[in-house]
Amino acid sequence: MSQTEAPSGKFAATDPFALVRDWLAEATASEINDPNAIALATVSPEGLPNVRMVLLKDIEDDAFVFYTNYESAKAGEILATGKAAFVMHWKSLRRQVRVRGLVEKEDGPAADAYYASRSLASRLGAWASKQSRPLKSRGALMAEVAKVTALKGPNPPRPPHWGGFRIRPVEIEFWADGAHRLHDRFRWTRADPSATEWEVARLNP
Ligand SMILES: Cc1cc2nc3c(=O)[nH]c(=O)nc-3n(C[C@H](O)[C@H](O)[C@H](O)COP(=O)(O)O)c2cc1C
Ligand code: PXP
Repeated sequence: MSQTEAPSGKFAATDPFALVRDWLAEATASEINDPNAIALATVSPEGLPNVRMVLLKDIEDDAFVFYTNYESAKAGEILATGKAAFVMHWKSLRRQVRVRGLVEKEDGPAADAYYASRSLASRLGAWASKQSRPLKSRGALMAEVAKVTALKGPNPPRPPHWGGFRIRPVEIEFWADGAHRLHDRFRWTRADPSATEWEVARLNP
């Protein structure tokens, strides 16, 4: 049981995923681009953190999904540790959402459907790019694109090295800017990603 007051106003919710969806919808109306951009943090097996932007493509009832190359640096770190965190920051709203959790692959029908929804050029690009590995030249990449275009045709299947990751959170924090740096913060936590009960606490700014 939390020792702090319950969230109200823009923080009011019974379900943190619904609240992320609501805040993202507001940001979609006010951000200049990529309101679904997240800074995704991973950690190497030696404990060295790493962070980069990706696009959040789905907010499910109980998880967050993004898509990438399974042979990339981020994928290597996720597959080694099973963990990730991300932050979304919307300058137009002066708000952020922070998420920490356990990660699993989404390489089934949802990944196939998402891949199929992308432009043909992006689908072929996913075949051509050996993401995160050294590239001899831009020309070599374009030659690879031409090669896979000829090879895969107009309806390429999803590459086995490309798909989704599903982040199943144990912690979601909502933050909104306050006057004089006296921000509002509410942190939702649960014991593990299969727990349905969340504890919510107001935090000091
Ligand atoms: C706004 C933005 C969105 C991006 N979205 C993705 C994405 O959804 N998936 C992806 O693989 N890379 C995305 N990238 C590229 C990544 O930031 C990164 O360069 C790439 O995934 C390689 O990261 P890694 O070497 O740490 O694996 C995005 C970059 C930016 C700036
Ligand atoms: C390399 C890469 N893969 C995937 C994505 C996800 O976005 P989309 O599926 O819309 O191309 C991005 C977005 O920048 C990207 O840069």
